[in-house]
Amino acid sequence: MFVRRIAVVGTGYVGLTTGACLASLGHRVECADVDALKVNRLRAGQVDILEPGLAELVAEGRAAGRLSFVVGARDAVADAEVVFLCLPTPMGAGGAADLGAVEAVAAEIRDVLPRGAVVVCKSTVPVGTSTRVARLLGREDVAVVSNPEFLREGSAVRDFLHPDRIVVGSDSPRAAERVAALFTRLGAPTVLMDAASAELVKYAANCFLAMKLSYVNAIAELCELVGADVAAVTEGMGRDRRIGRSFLAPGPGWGGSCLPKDTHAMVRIADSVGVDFQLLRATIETNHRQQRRVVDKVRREVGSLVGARIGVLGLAFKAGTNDLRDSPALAVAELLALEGAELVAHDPEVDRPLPGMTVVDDPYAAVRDADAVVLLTEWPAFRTLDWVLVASLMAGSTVLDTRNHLDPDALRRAGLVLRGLGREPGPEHPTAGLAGSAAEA
Ligand SMILES: NC(=O)C1=CN([C@@H]2O[C@H](COP(=O)(O)OP(=O)(O)OC[C@H]3O[C@@H](n4cnc5c(N)ncnc54)[C@H](O)[C@@H]3O)[C@@H](O)[C@H]2O)C=CC1
Ligand SMILES: O=C(O)[C@H]1O[C@H](OP(=O)(O)OP(=O)(O)OC[C@H]2O[C@@H](n3ccc(=O)[nH]c3=O)[C@H](O)[C@@H]2O)[C@H](O)[C@@H](O)[C@@H]1O
Repeated sequence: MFVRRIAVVGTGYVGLTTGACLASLGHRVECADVDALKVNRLRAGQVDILEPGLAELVAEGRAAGRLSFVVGARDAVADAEVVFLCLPTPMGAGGAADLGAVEAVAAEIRDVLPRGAVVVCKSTVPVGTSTRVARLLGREDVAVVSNPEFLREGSAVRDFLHPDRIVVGSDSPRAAERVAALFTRLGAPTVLMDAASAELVKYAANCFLAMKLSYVNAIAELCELVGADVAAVTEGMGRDRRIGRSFLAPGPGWGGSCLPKDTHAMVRIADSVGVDFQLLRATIETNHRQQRRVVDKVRREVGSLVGARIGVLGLAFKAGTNDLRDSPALAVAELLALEGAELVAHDPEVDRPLPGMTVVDDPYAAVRDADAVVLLTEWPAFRTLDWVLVASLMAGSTVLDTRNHLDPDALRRAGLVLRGLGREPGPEHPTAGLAGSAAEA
């Protein structure tokens, strides 16, 4: 394997993981960030994001002299053969991806890139961005390659080192092969394609995942109405290999730093070529509806939300991360607070104050005097709470488990009423009649 000199610009979830993993594959990697505080912490070996194995890989890379950190992109790229752009592309005006950081860095590095360097866009960017970056660089000798990233937060290192596939797209096949060669040691299936296709793969994949989740959340609603159990339905569906078993767990809506912004950006990409992507717009609307459905369920349990005390278990957008960006838990909490509920929340990985709620560092403090408890993030620790103690602390007796995560027997034994998603009819949905008429038909 060729050892390459690599620069990684942006040391967030994707950049730091990319840098540390490429160093672990033997490359020499310099990571740059505009945030001097972050760089100084990384230089001191401090990794602030919750990613299993990442701090260890960073330490190994630094100790081996293969991984270093610098403030600003120019210094990092001056000596690089390959430059990875791992910059934020947040939701901008009207839902389109904001390419400000990508464009700023392209302008910043164009004069200092070594001859023949390859610039790799790992950020999630709309179709045409590689071409746009190439134009901004204005360097005939520098090729631009799209290499979208598919890692998940909470399992970033494992996903990076054991990917289902690596996608490399460029209109310069030689540059694409140079980038693909960096990952040879991973032994992963590698798909080479043109730049536009690679850019679209990323959005197509994330939007498909979002669609799958909205679909299953809609199925969960149907289950409640017809008296079916969503766990049985998804088990039966998921065993069909064409459907697959993953991404079939209903929840309080999907969120996180990417699915929401990427679905909106894809609607805008379609708009820009005159296509109304109705399926995707419905996917997004179904997600908002799911959040409202959770609020409706809580309201139904307590009568009125005005002045109701609600214990909130979980704030992160999923278990295994301390990332709160676009968390459905926060969206639901905000809707509850808007209706006048008094929220006391606990998340094992969140200890900072948040607007509209009191954040406490103990789950039992969150449920104390609660008229109802709502579980929004599927942290394993919530499964093993002392439910007898919870029941004795609560003012009411209902726990709404929006992840179908808790052990029904444990709650029943404690005298609590457990509500879930897609597994028992609500009082306003009498199903006996429906089952009867179906049987008679
Ligand atoms: N978070 C995730 O799980 C995944 C994210 N992506 C995509 O990767 C890209 C990066 O995402 P994250 O790593 O989550 O973002 P992040 O917000 O965690 O990190 C971005 C980093 O870039 C730095 N930065 C911003 N402007 C800069 C500049 N001008 N020069 C140098 N550094 C600068 C920021 O200080 C920050 O440290 C986005 O396009 C995202 O959609 C793709 C796959 C997974
Ligand atoms: O582009 C990105 O940033 C990444 O976005 C997602 O990864 P991530 O945001 O880490 O989160 P997921 O694990 O996909 O979960 C997204 C949301 O869906 C929810 N979800 C997931 C799975 C499921 O069965 N049910 C469910 O409600 C989660 O709770 C969470 O709110 C994709 O899974 C990654 O492949 C992609 O690289």
